[in-house]
Amino acid sequence: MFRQCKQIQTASGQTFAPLLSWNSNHTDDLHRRFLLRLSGLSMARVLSLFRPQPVLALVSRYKPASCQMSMDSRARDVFTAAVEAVQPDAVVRQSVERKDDSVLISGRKFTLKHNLHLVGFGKAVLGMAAEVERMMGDHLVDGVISVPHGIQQTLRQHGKSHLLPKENSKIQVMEGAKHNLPDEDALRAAEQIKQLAKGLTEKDLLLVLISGGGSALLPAPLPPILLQEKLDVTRRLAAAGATIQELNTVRRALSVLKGGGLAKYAHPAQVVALILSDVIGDPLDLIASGPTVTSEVWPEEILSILERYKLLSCIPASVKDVLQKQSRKEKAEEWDASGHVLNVVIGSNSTALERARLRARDLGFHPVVLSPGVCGDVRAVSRLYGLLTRFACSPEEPPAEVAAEVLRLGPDVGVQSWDLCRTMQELGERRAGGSGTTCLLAGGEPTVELTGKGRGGRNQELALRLGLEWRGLALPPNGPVFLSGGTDGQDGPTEAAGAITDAGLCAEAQAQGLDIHQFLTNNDSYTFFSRLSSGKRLLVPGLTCTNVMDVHVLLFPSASNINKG
Ligand SMILES: Nc1ncnc2c1ncn2[C@@H]1O[C@H](COP(=O)(O)OP(=O)(O)OP(=O)(O)O)[C@@H](O)[C@H]1O
Ligand SMILES: O=C(O)[C@H](O)CO
Repeated sequence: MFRQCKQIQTASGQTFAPLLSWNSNHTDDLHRRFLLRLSGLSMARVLSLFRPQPVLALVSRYKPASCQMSMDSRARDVFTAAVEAVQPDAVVRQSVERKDDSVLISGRKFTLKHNLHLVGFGKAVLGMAAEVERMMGDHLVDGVISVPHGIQQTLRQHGKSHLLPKENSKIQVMEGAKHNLPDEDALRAAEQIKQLAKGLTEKDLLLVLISGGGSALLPAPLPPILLQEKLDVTRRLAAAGATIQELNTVRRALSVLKGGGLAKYAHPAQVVALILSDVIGDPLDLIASGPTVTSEVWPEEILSILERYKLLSCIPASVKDVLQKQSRKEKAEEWDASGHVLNVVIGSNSTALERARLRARDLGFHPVVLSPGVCGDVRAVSRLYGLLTRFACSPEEPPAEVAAEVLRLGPDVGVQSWDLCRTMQELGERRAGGSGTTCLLAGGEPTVELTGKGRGGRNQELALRLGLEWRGLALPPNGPVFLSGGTDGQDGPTEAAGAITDAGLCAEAQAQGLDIHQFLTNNDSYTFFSRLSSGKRLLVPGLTCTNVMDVHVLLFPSASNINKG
């Protein structure tokens, strides 16, 4: 706990300057592990404070300076830790181990003999690729990656050049898919990737780097479908509200490289895919539409998805043609991928939540992780968080109907009853026991029903809606606080990643003449938070170069404060 503290505070409120060092190897003696410079105290006093006391007594007597940070800053700090855990270079380092002339990945050893090739597609693969090249040295023969338009310049501008491949890199970086939509540039990159895979032999090892946004960056429509036709189908589906599962099921069926196509081209080479997941539940066949995961196409399933969104009548003849051929089982013969392909998820929303949990604990909170799979409409999610707040912050135990409503909401927000019961119980016990501050963590990707033309994103809208939920509750003045942020640093088409809210939001908005309901009706949450108190509640970390969906941080004040009213 002490390691991250910039200051410590005595029980009487005195604050001391930073800890100078921590050497975790010296576990035998507390006095040797903490070298303190305590302003205003003599060394004799320092020693008298530390020598006679067991560790636990010290920890309870000296509150970390984090307790002095505002709830708002601590929520931001927890979010930053979550994002750091899934930085592209970090996730590669944690999952790939280079040992002399071999590489260990997920317990399997692959021999390196200047036989390593690399391809990648997605918003985070630039940093992943740069790290792979650093680790593998000349064993890397060549590489092609397909990354978002403008990303290299943006990284330079944001001082993140360490995520760029070195000069004279063997990796060819191809930018495309402007506005996250497949285009001719991405098509060319997909063709290069296909050619690289096609030229491999059984002696080769192909590393495939995959992250969110990969579907748009690897378009290769099955002939005779044209890129524009495929784009139209996926665009219409997305606009009609299709889920990522439905969208990518359709994309897989219409693509040469998706649904295991890439792995098939690379056969007989050994394929190892390193995947940074941006889909709830980390389904390998759906992340970036699963180019290394063989999946069967059921034309009936595709047609039923198109029918569900009333798109059957407007699909192009080429798409019908491809689906018909597949139903006549004319697609290329099946092949056995087992043994040739290893798919490894190297980072996900759970990775981010785990780091957030540790950081929250270091900041003095008792962390409770609800789920990494929160989804559904932001209205339902804000209602859920509003109800859970009652378990943590009401002076009295909430009535049974509150728990019943939480459980009813479960299926709408993708959270299991078990997780909801566990969370309600833990929050309730801490409140009843007068325990310290609590940090409830969750992740996932809720959705927003767009009815207006304003600027906003699901995270900002969620924060705004929870602010409204809290308005009617009798909450203690020093909390709770809620942060919702997209780990990619961008919430919808806005400069912010998300926003922070507390129980004072509505009063503050009213005092500044901002009508929350009007902003919500117009899906204008970004404009709202930008205008409110000069944007102080916005979360603007800038480009993060990663993406594992969203992180929600809900901080509850100490239960002893609540009980005292
Ligand atoms: N004005 C708005 N208010 C609220 N939500 C919006 C608004 N405009 C767009 N959105 C939502 O933002 C989402 C798209 O945002 P974003 O670009 O952050 O997507 P994403 O799912 O994180 O994409 P990716 O995973 O590819 O990075 C859509 O779900 C859309 O409904
Ligand atoms: O690229 C995609 O398909 C989405 O980001 C989900 O992985």
